[in-house]
Amino acid sequence: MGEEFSAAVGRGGGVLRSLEIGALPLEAGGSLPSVTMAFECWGTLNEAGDNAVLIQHALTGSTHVSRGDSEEDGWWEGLVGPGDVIDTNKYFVVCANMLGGCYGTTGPSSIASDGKPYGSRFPFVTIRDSVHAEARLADKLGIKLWHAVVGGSMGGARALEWAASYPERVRRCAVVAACAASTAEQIAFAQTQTLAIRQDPNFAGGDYYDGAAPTSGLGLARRIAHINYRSETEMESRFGRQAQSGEDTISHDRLAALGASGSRYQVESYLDHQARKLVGRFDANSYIAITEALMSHDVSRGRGTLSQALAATASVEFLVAAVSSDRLYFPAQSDALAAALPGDVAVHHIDSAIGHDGFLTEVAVVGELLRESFFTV
Ligand SMILES: CC(=O)SCCNC(=O)CCNC(=O)[C@H](O)C(C)(C)COP(=O)(O)OP(=O)(O)OC[C@H]1O[C@@H](n2cnc3c(N)ncnc32)[C@H](O)[C@@H]1OP(=O)(O)O
Ligand SMILES: N[C@@H](CCO)C(=O)O
Repeated sequence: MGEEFSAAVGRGGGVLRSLEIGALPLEAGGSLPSVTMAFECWGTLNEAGDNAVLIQHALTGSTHVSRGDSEEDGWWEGLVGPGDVIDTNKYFVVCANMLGGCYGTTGPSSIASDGKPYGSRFPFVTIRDSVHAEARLADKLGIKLWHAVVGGSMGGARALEWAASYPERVRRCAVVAACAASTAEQIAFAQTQTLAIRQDPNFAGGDYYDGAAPTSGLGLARRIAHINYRSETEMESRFGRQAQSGEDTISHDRLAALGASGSRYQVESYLDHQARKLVGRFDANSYIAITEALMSHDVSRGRGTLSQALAATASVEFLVAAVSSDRLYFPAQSDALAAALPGDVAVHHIDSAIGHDGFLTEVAVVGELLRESFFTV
């Protein structure tokens, strides 16, 4: 454990902490002069500094994987804790907020050296930049070798990038519902979201912190994203053509025939709810920064072919898993990743009708896969 941080060990975790990692050179050029990394941790680091597990959050996720000593459930509640799959009696678990985020790590809403938020001045950052920042955080914490780096969706991209950038520091790597490089379709869906925000009149080129935030753009971005996070089958069986209860005075079919409006379909109400929730907890500039980082995800960039890029990970044990109904990160993309990895890597299927979000909703299945592969007693 790095001296600077020894006071924080041995607690139940679930509490936001931060460390300064100094200036960070960026892949696209330039640098961030001073970076704060926000994180949560659970359990205690051993003397050798090799019992640590890094959990990487998805696009709008936070550091709060597990409740720990806090009151609030985490997004993978039940996976991390004393006696759980990732047993905090044994492992020191860390989850860091992505570079560019809005949950404590330096991002566009952070205050720059002139005392004002970065806003439009926040530079373009990549998945690889975030991983380098996380490596600095690991140095500060005294972590020499991760027992495992685990992530889903954008967290899976960050986990894979860790294995490729620092293979000597990653013993095991789980890449769930993610692929080797963002595809044309993923980039296309992402562009519609960033444009929705940029075209909000309140966006003000990104310098909106003194005025109204671009909430309608962010809400629209979330609606577009959320459709991709769920499957057609799930939406149809859950909502069908039902009108939102209490809002319909006349059947929707008749309203449609009349070209009338005034009440919402259930699925509209559902998307409105998801949009409102995100708007209440996320910064629009961070949404753009992280989305664009994910658009840039390509583990082979500057490293030759995909197989050549992944050859460096020969010493890393991989777990690759896909959600059966995922229409954003298709299972075939996990197959392609596994095929390019050194050795014989099988793809595990998380059987779920939900779609991409299955990696968040099927916690028990994800936990079982992790237990079998990386956390057998
Ligand atoms: C690590 C990370 O990736 S992010 C951290 C956690 N992720 C998030 O918070 C992202 C946003 N949420 C999600 O992605 C998903 O909701 C998940 C994956 C977390 C959970 O999925 P599910 O359990 O299937 O929840 P679901 O999509 O059904 O949403 C339920 C919500 O919709 C609401 N809802 C359902 N039907 C309707 C409707 N017709 N009208 C309005 N609201 C509705 C529910 O009341 C519930 O609201 P609440 O979340 O405020 O309690
Ligand atoms: N629901 C997840 C999906 C992205 O993988 C999120 O908001 O981050």
